[in-house]
Amino acid sequence: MADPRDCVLTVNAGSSSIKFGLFEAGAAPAARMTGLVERIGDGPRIKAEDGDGASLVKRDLTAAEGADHVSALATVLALLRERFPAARVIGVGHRVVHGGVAYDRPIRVGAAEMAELERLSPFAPLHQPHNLAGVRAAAATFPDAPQIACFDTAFHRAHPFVNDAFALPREYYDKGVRRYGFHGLSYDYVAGELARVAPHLHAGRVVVAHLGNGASMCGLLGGRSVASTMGFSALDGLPMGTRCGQLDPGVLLYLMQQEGMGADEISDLLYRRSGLLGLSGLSNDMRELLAARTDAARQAVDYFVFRIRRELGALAAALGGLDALVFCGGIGENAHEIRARVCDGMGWIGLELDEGANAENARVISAEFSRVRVLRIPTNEEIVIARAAVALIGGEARAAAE
Ligand SMILES: Nc1ncnc2c1ncn2[C@@H]1O[C@H](COP(=O)(O)OP(=O)(O)O)[C@@H](O)[C@H]1O
Ligand SMILES: CC(=O)OP(=O)(O)O
Ligand SMILES: [Mg+2]
Repeated sequence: MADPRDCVLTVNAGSSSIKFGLFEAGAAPAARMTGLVERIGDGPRIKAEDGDGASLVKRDLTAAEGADHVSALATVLALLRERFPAARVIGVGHRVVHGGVAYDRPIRVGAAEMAELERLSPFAPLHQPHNLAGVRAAAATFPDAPQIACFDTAFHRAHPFVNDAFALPREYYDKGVRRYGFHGLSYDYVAGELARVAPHLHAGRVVVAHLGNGASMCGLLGGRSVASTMGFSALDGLPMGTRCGQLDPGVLLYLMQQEGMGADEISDLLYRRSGLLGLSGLSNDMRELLAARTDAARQAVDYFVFRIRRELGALAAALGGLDALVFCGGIGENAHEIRARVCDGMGWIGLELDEGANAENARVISAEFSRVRVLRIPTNEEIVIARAAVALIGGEARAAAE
């Protein structure tokens, strides 16, 4: 029987933010707190809610409290001690975007694993170093707790060769130049929810659209990833807040040869200045774009919707048909106008939206007579991390007792 004071902390560290969660480490981990430290190093702020969604804290931090990832985590620890004085952090679970070829499940991170994950940083330069900074900061803050890495890539590792390879000489595949796919923790959660609420759909052909600031789509057969719009990097596929999405590699050659751009400049262009922001010249925030009246903002949204529709057709073809479409992520969960536009005129694939249910953000938003079911399932990467951490710690404890 687990001690009710035992908790796991989840950490999802980005370049300037840390999303965190505190979960009871029981058989079905329950959230006691979820929150976010944002603008680390530049006007830091913290907000957190309890398990019922009631606000626990929402305030600006001092420069010292949010100077870097270590001080931000120390601030989280102070909040935790203040609000949950009896809680004992028995493990820290991390979202780590890249697990490479080898890691197809969560692992406990020791020195050897850390070195291996650092070796993968060049594959995900705008995510992996921050994720690992989170692991280091948590190890310094909670020296007695195991650090557990949960990978965005792991969910896709079993996908078939044709979705794993690029048509480059074989040596690059062997070096790890592959289509990894990301957002796996989110897809794992959605697949689990589908199995719970609609097992017949989980068993079938499903496309999940994770539409957040980062965005991708995944084709699932029987709950397993078969194909994803993201590939080698978190740049491919759909256009995102500031990332370009699918791009003809000839454009890269042009930028280098004709515009004289170097790798850092191109990286900045593709990761930070493109996507919705680049096309609109206004914002990476979908809310602002939907409210804006400029032609460029409209075109940015048109492009986003067009690419989702195109990928929906492509993924349905890869799956041999479609039984369900699921929307998640900040845009997928909240922007009914985007969902309506994605589904508009999709009768040819057997998909008809219920406009009223869609406008109300219902769970099932397809019309009764629609052959393809359309669902809105709010994602929860944190609970996937918490469950994995609890399972791994429990497994280690059982193995030690034997
Ligand atoms: N009510 C809403 N209507 C339209 N877009 C929304 C709404 N709420 C959030 N969004 C959009 O969701 C995106 C952020 O998604 P989110 O999944 O929170 O991002 P992250 O990848 O940073 O976790 C932003 O583009 C934001 O504008
Ligand atoms: C992998 C990825 O794109 O993550 P995020 O959506 O958090 O940027
Ligand atoms: Mg995200």
